[in-house]
Amino acid sequence: MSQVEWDADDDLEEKPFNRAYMKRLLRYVLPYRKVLSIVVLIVLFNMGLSLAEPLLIRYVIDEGIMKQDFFIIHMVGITLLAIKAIGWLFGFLHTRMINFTGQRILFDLRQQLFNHLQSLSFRFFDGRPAGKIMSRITNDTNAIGELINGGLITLVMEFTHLIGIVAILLWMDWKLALLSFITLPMLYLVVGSMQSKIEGSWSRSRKTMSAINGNLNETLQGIRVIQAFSRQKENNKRFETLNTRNKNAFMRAVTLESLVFPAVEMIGVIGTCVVLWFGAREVLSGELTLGFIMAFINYLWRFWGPLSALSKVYSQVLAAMASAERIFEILDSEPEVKDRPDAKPMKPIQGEVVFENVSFRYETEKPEVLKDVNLRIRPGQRVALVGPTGAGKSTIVNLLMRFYDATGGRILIDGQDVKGVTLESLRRQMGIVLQDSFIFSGTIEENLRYGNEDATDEALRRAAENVRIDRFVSQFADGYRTQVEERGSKLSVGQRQLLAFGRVLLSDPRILILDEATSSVDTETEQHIQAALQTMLEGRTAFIIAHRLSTIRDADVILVVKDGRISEHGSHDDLIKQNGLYKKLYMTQFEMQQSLAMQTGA
Ligand SMILES: Nc1ncnc2c1ncn2[C@@H]1O[C@H](COP(=O)(O)OP(=O)(O)OP(=O)(O)O)[C@@H](O)[C@H]1O
Repeated sequence: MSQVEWDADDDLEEKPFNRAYMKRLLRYVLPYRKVLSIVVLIVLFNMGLSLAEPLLIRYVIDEGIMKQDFFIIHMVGITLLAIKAIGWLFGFLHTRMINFTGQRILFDLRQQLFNHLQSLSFRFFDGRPAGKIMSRITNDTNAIGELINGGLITLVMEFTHLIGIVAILLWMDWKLALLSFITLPMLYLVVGSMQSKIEGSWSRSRKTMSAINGNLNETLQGIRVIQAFSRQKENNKRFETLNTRNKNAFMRAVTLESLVFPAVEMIGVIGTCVVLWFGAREVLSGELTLGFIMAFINYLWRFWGPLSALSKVYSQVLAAMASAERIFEILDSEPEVKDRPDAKPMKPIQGEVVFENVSFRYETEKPEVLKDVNLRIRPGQRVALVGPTGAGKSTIVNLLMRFYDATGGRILIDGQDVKGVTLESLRRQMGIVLQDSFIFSGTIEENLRYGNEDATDEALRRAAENVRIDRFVSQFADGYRTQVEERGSKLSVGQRQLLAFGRVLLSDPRILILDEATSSVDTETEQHIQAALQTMLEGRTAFIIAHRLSTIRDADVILVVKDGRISEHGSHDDLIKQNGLYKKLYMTQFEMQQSLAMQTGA
C-alpha cells in the first residue's frame, strides 16, 4: 500500500478520551480565558432568552388571545421580536469572538509545531514521510481547532440548554414532565448512535479527500515517470479506489442524516401525543391552560437540538484526542542533536578536521555504518571521498555537519570537539552543496542570499560572476529578481547547481562539503561548473563526495571508504601505486567515465 493510502487509514483513527491530553489542550486555551469567559456569559444570557420564548407564548395565548387583550398580544409580539434581535446580535458577537480566539489558539499551536519541527534532527525525519508530518500540521491542528471553536462552547451552551429545559418542564408540571420523558431514551438512542456514525462518515469523507489530494499531488510530481512507464492504468485503479472510498463515505453520511431526521420527528410526535393525551383532559377540565400545553410541547421539541449537538461534540472530542496524540508526539520529540548546556560559540574556523576513532550507527539495533574512522585533514586541503555505494561517504559528512552525532569517538575542528560548540556557530561557518541542489521558491537573489542575507550587492554580483550564473541570469527579463518557482523548476539542472554554488560562495564557509552531482550536463555547463568549483574551493577545507575524475585527481587527499572504514588514503598517484581498491575503482568506474567523456567530447 502506498504511503498516501496508508496516511488516510492512519488518520481515520479516533482515540478514547484522554484526560492528560485534554488538560494539555486546555493549556493552549488558558491565555484566552478572559475572552472565553465573556463568551460563556453571552452564551448563557442568550440561552436564557431563548428558553423564555415558550413561556411568552404560553402567556400570550392564555392572557392575550384567550382573554382578547390586544395590549398583551402587542407587547409579547414586540418582546419576542426584541429577544430574536438581541439573540442575533449576541450570537453574532460570541461566534465572532470564539472564531477569532479559536484561530489565535490554532495560530499558536501551528507556530509552535513549525518552530519545533525545524529544530528536530535528521533522525526524526528519517522515519517519517513528509506527507504525514504535513497532515499533522494541517489536518490535526484543524481537528483541534474544530473542538475549540465549536465544541467547547457547544458543550457549555447545549448542556445548560438541556438542564434548562428539564428544569422548566419539571417546574411547569412534574407529573406530565416525567411522563413525557418516556421518549427521552428513544431520542438518546437514535441521536446518540446515529450522530456518531454520521460524524464518523463525514470525517472519513474528509480524510479520504485528503488521501485523494495526496495521490493527486504524487501523480503531478511524478507525471514524467508515470508516462515514461505507462502506468496510467494502474494509477487510475488506485485513484478509483480512493475516489470510491470518498464517494461511499459521503453517501453514507447523507443517507444516515436523511434517516435520522424523520426518526427524531417521529419521536417528537410520540412525545407530543403523550402530552396531548394526558394534557388535553386537564385542559378540558380547566386544570391546565391551552398556552401551557403549547409551551410544554415547544420545550419537548427542543430536546433534539442539544442532544444532537452534544453527541457531535463527543465525536469531535474523540477525533481531537487522536489528533492531539499525533501533535504531542511531535512536540515531545526532543531534537537529538542539540547544544549542550555548556556549549560555546565556535571560534572562526581555520579548517583543520580530525576524526578520532569515530563510529556511528543510524539505529541502535542496526550494525555500525562507520567503524573506527580516523582522519587528519589540514586547513585548506581538498579531500575527495570515494568508494562503493553504501560505504559510508555521506555518513562521514553528515557527522561533520552534526546532522547526527557520532556514537563513538570524537570529531575535532581546529582542536575543538564539535559536540562542545553551538550548532548555529558551527553550521554558519560550514557550507554544503548536495547532489540535488534544493532551490527555494522566490527570486534568484533571495536564493543566493539564503546563507547571508546581509551580503552587499557588490558581493552578490561577485559571487554570481565567480560561479558563472551572471550569464544566464542576464538573459532573464527580470535578472536577479526572476522568480524560480518551487524547487527551481524554471532552471535547468546545471543552472540549479551553479545557483547552489553561488549560495554557498556568498555565505563564505570555512569548510565546504560537496556531494558532486552525477547527472550529466552539456559540455559548456560542465566547464562552467568545473570553473565555478575551482573558485568555490579556493582557500577552504573541502570534503567532496567525488564522482568526476578531474575532481578526484585534483584532490590533496583521496579517502577510499569501504564498509564504514577508510581503507586507503593518499594522493591519486600514491593510491594507484598501492594497487588496491582505489585502483580497481579507477580502472572500472572512472576510466570508463573518462573514455565516455572523450567520445562525447565533454
Ligand atoms: N538515514 C538513514 N537511516 C538508516 N540507515 C541509513 C541512513 N542513511 C544511510 N543509511 C545506511 O548507511 C549506510 C551508509 O550510507 P551512506 O549514505 O553514508 O553511503 P554512501 O557511501 O554515501 O553511498 P552513496 O555513494 O550511494 O551515496 C548504507 O548502508 C545506508 O543504507
